[in-house]
Amino acid sequence: SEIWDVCFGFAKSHLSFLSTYLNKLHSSFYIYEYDEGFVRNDLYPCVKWHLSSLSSAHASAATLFSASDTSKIRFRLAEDEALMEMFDGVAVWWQHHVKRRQDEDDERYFSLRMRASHRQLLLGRFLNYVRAHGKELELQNREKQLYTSDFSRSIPFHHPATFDTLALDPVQKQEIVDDLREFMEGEEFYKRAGRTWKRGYLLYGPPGTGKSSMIAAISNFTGYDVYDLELTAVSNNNDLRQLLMITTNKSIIVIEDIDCSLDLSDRANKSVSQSTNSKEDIGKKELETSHVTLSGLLNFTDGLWSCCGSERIFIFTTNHIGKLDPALLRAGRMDMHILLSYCTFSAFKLLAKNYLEVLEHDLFAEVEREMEGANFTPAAVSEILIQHRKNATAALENLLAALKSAKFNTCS
Ligand SMILES: Nc1ncnc2c1ncn2[C@@H]1O[C@H](COP(=O)(O)OP(=O)(O)OP(=O)(O)O)[C@@H](O)[C@H]1O
Repeated sequence: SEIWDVCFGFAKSHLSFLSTYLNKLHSSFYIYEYDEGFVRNDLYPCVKWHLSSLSSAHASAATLFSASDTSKIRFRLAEDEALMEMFDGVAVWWQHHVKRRQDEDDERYFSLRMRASHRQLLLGRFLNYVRAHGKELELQNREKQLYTSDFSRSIPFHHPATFDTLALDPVQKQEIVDDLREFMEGEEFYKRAGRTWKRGYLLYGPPGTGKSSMIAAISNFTGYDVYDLELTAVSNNNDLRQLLMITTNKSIIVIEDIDCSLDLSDRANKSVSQSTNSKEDIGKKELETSHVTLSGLLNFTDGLWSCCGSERIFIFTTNHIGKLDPALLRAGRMDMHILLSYCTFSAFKLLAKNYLEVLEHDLFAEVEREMEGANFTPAAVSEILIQHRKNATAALENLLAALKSAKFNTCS
């Protein structure tokens, strides 16, 4: 048995020497989903998409899934599964790792292994290729997501509103579309000007004028995910910063009804009336448990931390612009203030086209006259049109009656 032990020890030391030697011949790289455990790594989704295109052909184990809204079946490299890829005649090996952790989300990463002698030749060029390829696939395939409150969960976002369905003044609509396009194509500009690649929109106007629909239209236009931030559920400025860090690039961060969500003046606001249940009062009541301050919010959008990602759009909405602190309205804070107001005749024509498939009608001239000064929201107009969508004349007659009665009530 002594001889056996000697032989075994000898083989073991040689095997370990061999494995160290082989390891030295190879270089390994790791691409974690989160860097340092909390900053999202942009390369990770690129690799995931890139590998999904290879998994279908080369992986011996892949997971398959199909989202409810699409007929496409997609592939993912299965856990612990490896595959080899050839790039410029040189082999590289990928592997997908998942580490289970107690009471925490799983840790996911990819390893990339190649011969050490190919490292210089491959690394920059290959990873640039993987990134570009992954991004392209992601844009073609990914669904926009809607993240709610603490951003830890998301659902596919399929809101049907687009700039074609939004009833807005055509000039105003064009301005917004041009601004978004310029922003999306502005990477070079923002770099040259030394500015963070982000844009802020303040949507204001009465309820039912299309603020939420506009957010959906912006998401559909840009293809960005939407993070719907419920400020009253965030306990302090520090948590707000943490949330900012988990948002992805190419995202829209929305705070609706900002005037109801926090004490915008940074002054203690404890005198909350208990007698009514209006949206504002509910917001103020919840505020008592939140320690997010106006300066915390401004830091979130403008401060040093706001540059930890890029290509992000901040959207705040309010029904009462007059209640906002001037610090929020100052030039450079929200880049564009967009007023969404009562229905105009041109906005009505778009609704008539979309709801009734009518471009012209004998009653249009009267609708135009009655709409003037009636303070009717697009939501109220669309409600009537949808009720009578099978009969355009009935829809317009009902609309006219409602407009006249609204005017009468305003005058009396
Ligand atoms: N400008 C608009 N163009 C087309 N549809 C509109 C427009 N405004 C409102 N609507 C219709 O009215 C409904 C309600 O509108 P929306 O929720 O976007 O308004 P809002 O301004 O966000 O209201 P609130 O301030 O109460 O949240 C929408 O689902 C949409 O069908």
